[in-house]
Amino acid sequence: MRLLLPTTATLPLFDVAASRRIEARALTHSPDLMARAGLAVAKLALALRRGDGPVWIACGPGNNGGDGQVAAQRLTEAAVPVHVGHDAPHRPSLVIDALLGLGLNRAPSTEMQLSFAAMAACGAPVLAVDLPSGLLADTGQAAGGHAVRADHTLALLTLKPGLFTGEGRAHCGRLWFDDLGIAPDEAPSAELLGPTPRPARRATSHKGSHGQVLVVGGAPGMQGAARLAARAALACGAGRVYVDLLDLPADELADAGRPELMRGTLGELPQAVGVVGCGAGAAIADQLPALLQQLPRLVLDADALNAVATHPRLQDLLRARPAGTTVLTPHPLEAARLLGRDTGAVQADRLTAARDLSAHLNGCVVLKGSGSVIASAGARPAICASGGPALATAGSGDVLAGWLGGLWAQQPDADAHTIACAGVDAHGRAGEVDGVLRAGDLIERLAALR
Ligand SMILES: NC(=O)C1=CN([C@@H]2O[C@H](COP(=O)(O)OP(=O)(O)OC[C@H]3O[C@@H](n4cnc5c(N)ncnc54)[C@H](O)[C@@H]3O)[C@@H](O)[C@H]2O)[C@@H](O)CC1
Repeated sequence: MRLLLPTTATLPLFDVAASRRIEARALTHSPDLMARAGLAVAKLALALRRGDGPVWIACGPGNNGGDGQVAAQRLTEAAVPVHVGHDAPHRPSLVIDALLGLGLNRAPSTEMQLSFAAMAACGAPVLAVDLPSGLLADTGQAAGGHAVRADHTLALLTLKPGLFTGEGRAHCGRLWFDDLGIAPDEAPSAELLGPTPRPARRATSHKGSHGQVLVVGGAPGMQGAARLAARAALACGAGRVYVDLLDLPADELADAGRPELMRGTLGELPQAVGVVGCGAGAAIADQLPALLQQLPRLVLDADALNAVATHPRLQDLLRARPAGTTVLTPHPLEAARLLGRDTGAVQADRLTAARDLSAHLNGCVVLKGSGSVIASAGARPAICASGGPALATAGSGDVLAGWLGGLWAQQPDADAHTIACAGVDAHGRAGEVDGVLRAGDLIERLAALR
């Protein structure tokens, strides 16, 4: 058993169907899985318990409840008082939520919701077995809007996507994992991103070795967005970073606070990585046809995505680009516009939405939000577990787009999916601070990552 986050390596994720298959095969040679699971729960409970009160174990009708029953036996053997039932005992030292796990198939009943409320109100830390009850393992959504908010979750046998995306992070608390001694024997459904080292810099390299980025955006009043993207690309290590602001007098500096940044245009920089759309407004629609047809690698963000959503011709041009050459970084509302769905439908199943959008537009899609999803045709989808609410701040998306451009400039042979996975995870890690992070400070934190 181990604490899972932050991850030190990329880890396999298995959806409900895959977890069931793995479990069924494992049971043929290891019939004592529930005994192992219950023991792991009891061990963690001993470590998490606060005070001498009883451990309240709420057990449901299935094997999740079975895990809870085994944990109750083990704790009793260890002379720990336990209370098994759906109502809270007096002053519990810990709650073990073993009501519903992988078998959740409908919204929790009113009776179950009362147990959820009692867990929240009793004052003891809550340890969820496998999944917080009510959380859908494949999507990270609370069934019917009701799920336990745990302080700790011990995932068993496999890691499920819903622990990490959608509402998962908000419901799981600190995540622990015990594989019960079983090595998964099939390909993962998705993967959880681990850290990727920054591109190496040869001792003999010069700025021409590290590529060019062209940031196109920054309509009047929104030039800060394009400048943040450009600063991020520069901090990432791109050799030369140019900005083409949509409405800036010819003699004005690209960015008075960053003299390293230069003005440039598509005509002058046909091999640059394009970072397009940050603060661009509707005017970017006129520039996009040439950018889509000419730049070999493109990161499309914000208003570029909105333009694509409203102009079918831009969608056709996007689809015509070679595979692996475009990253799209929509937040859920932008993804919803691109898919012609509402935001709720996107959030209800973020993995599927990202995959659908990737297939629809022939690009690598980074669906932003808690547990960003990265999806590309022919690649296993990835979920980013790094990051947190400090990133919910103006400009953090511009910084991500610029950072992706900076990474790609330095790794011209990498495909869009590889760049997106590396950049999204780094962005998340840099954003793991208490409170709020200003986008400018986020760039400094990214630059300091190894
Ligand atoms: N079978 C095994 O060997 C192992 C099972 N494990 C545990 O078993 C769990 C999966 O067990 P199950 O497949 O029995 O599934 P669950 O224990 O999650 O529950 C399934 C039962 O709950 C009912 N149910 C579903 N949604 C409900 C709702 N909203 N309100 C009320 N009842 C609802 C179902 O009708 C079914 O009776 C895992 O999450 C894990 O905790 C682990 O111990 C690993 C090993």
